[in-house]
Amino acid sequence: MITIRNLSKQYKNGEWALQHINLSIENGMFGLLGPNGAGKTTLMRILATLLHPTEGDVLLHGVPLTEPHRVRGMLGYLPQYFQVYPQLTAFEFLDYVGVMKGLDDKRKRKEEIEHLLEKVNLANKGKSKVKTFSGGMKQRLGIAQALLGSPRVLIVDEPTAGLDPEERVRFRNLLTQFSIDRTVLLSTHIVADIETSCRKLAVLNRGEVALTGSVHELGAYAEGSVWELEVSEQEFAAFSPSQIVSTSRTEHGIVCRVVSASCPGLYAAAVKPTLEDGYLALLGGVRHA
Ligand SMILES: Nc1ncnc2c1ncn2[C@@H]1O[C@H](COP(=O)(O)OP(=O)(O)OP(=O)(O)O)[C@@H](O)[C@H]1O
Repeated sequence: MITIRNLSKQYKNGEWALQHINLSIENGMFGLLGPNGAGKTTLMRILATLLHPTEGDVLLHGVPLTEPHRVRGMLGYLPQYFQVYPQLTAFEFLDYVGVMKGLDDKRKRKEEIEHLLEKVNLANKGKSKVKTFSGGMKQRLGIAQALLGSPRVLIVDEPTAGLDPEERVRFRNLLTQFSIDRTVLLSTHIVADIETSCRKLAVLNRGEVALTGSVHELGAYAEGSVWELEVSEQEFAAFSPSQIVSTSRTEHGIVCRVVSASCPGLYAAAVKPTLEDGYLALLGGVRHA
């Protein structure tokens, strides 16, 4: 359980990256969704005790950030730009992280590393140098290092950016498995990452919580505001790009899916919103009257 109360962060250049964030994050997987620059990494770094908040406080299972050693003892963190020493093998790297985490019993550490390598589908890669790994394999190694020591809270910052679709699905499934008995906070700007794996989410925009609730509630935000219609190329050019969710070409023109508070054309048909529609409507300030 993570409790965030009235959290704000101002950087030295005067920029407020977070303003008055209040969130209660329970066990299971929680999605933190937001566009670039929304403040996700700033929030994650604060929770990981790498950055001090300007105002407000946070409790991880009742422990405040002002006790960083206790917080770190229950926390696993996969940063956005995860770096690994390329010359180390996967096992050597995890062994090094394990020592850093204070896992002093060599035999138990070896057992845990072997178990984790198996969990993240790298069991046959323990002796391979990390420099030979693909992006997806590195991310899976990253989640293994975060899970060393069995932390109760796992914080994962944009882990699927740059992965191909197959690896992305695989990585999501892994996180879902790991969220069964712990709190997993997943930050992403990819709506599909949240859709299948998280029951609860928050949308962060310009440093503020724009919405918190269930995946269903985010989709429902666009109820009555999503339309499909076929238009000519000239009519298409009149739409604001931020309104258009998707397009497909036909013999006569372009079929568009549009998020708009009012009906965008005579032949537009209202359609059921997806999670992505809800997200775009929320960020675009669109709401059906
Ligand atoms: N060290 C810093 N000094 C000043 N401003 C910063 C610093 N780090 C981030 N910011 C600003 O704070 C805001 C939030 O940035 P942050 O990286 O937390 O967002 P984000 O949601 O993680 O975005 P992205 O997905 O692009 O990583 C942005 O406007 C960014 O420019």
